[in-house]
Amino acid sequence: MLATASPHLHAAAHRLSLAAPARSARLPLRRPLRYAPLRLRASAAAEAAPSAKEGAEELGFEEMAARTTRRYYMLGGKGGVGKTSCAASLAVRFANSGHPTLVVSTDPAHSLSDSFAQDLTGGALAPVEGTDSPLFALEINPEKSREEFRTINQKNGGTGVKDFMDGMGLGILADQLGELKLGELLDTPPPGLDEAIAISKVIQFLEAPEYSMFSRIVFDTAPTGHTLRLLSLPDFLDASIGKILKLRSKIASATSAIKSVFGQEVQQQDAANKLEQLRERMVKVRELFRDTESTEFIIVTIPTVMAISESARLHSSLQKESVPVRRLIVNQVLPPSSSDCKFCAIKRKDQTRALDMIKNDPELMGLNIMQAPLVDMEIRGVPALKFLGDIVWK
Ligand SMILES: Nc1ncnc2c1ncn2[C@@H]1O[C@H](COP(=O)(O)OP(=O)(O)OP(=O)(O)O)[C@@H](O)[C@H]1O
Repeated sequence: MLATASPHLHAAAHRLSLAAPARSARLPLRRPLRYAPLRLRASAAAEAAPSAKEGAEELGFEEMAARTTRRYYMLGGKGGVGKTSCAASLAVRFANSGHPTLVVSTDPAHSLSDSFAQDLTGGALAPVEGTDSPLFALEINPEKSREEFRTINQKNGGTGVKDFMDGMGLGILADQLGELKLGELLDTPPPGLDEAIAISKVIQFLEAPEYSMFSRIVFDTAPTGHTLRLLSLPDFLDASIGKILKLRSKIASATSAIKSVFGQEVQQQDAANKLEQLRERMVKVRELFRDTESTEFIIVTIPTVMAISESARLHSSLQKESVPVRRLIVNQVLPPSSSDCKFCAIKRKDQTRALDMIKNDPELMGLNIMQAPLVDMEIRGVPALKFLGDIVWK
């Protein structure tokens, strides 16, 4: 149906699907040719779907690529709106404009491998083939990342900090600890914790010398709910861990005799160190999210009332948390057509109404709005992501 609505894009999509990575695997020598037709397609689609707002130049891609110092871009929004496609296309765009780039998925349901049509799983840096400058991907394994938490928990007796304290005959203090809810946190991590630990893991990685080459880091984050919880989580953990560490030092002298009997001293110190380490990283996560110099959160949405309402709420929460947001991507906008079928005509009307809603929404109207067209194909592989990236990131 969309094929009739967008002959340019359909033709482009057809050629694009022919240029899928599977073919390049068979004919590696032909790989450079993949880029030539894509340039034509990108410009055809760019004509078909002009971007939204005046003044877009000052917040265009040039500004995003300008400085050589490291910058972080976090893409987030409602589930299924195209966060991964937009994040991956931005990463490809950066890598093709000379920035060694790292794209990280902190969404527990990873789709970077699907998006790049390459196996990037395994929780380690994986090179993405087909870009001019180096592009690496990292899918953080939430299970592995949570190991650290589990270890702390197990070292404290396997059933949580509170039980451990109970076991040490420190009932009153155990009650105080119960109030801190840290034991509960360790036993059943709340949603958003995986994301927090994943990002803190990335921060830990980024401090390592082998990561210093990356000048652009793009995060493909989990859907809105997780992101919002993530924002408040560092504060919560910082406070909770801070309190537990203070409490621990208070009881240290009182328990030294018991500890030496049960041989728990070393283990407890270990756990305390890990908690302290985690707390420090959480503080860094919080700082990173709020650093206007180096970080920007980009909201991705689609032109539907539900997605826009959620984007407005997300923007409001991000603002409350002082997270810098300047851009909104409206993905999957129907490209112009002179011959809409009935379905497309209704859909277009709906989308126009939704786009008007953005223009009049007090939360969203101040953002630089960028439109990405709905293409009649699945966006998979570097050539397809380059195609999308050249349209969106102008
Ligand atoms: N502009 C577009 N035109 C056509 N298809 C698109 C477009 N953007 C995204 N898609 C398709 O929509 C699907 C979902 O996209 P994507 O995985 O990027 O969304 P997501 O927001 O990351 O999803 P999740 O919340 O599940 O992580 C994919 O099949 C992708 O190819």
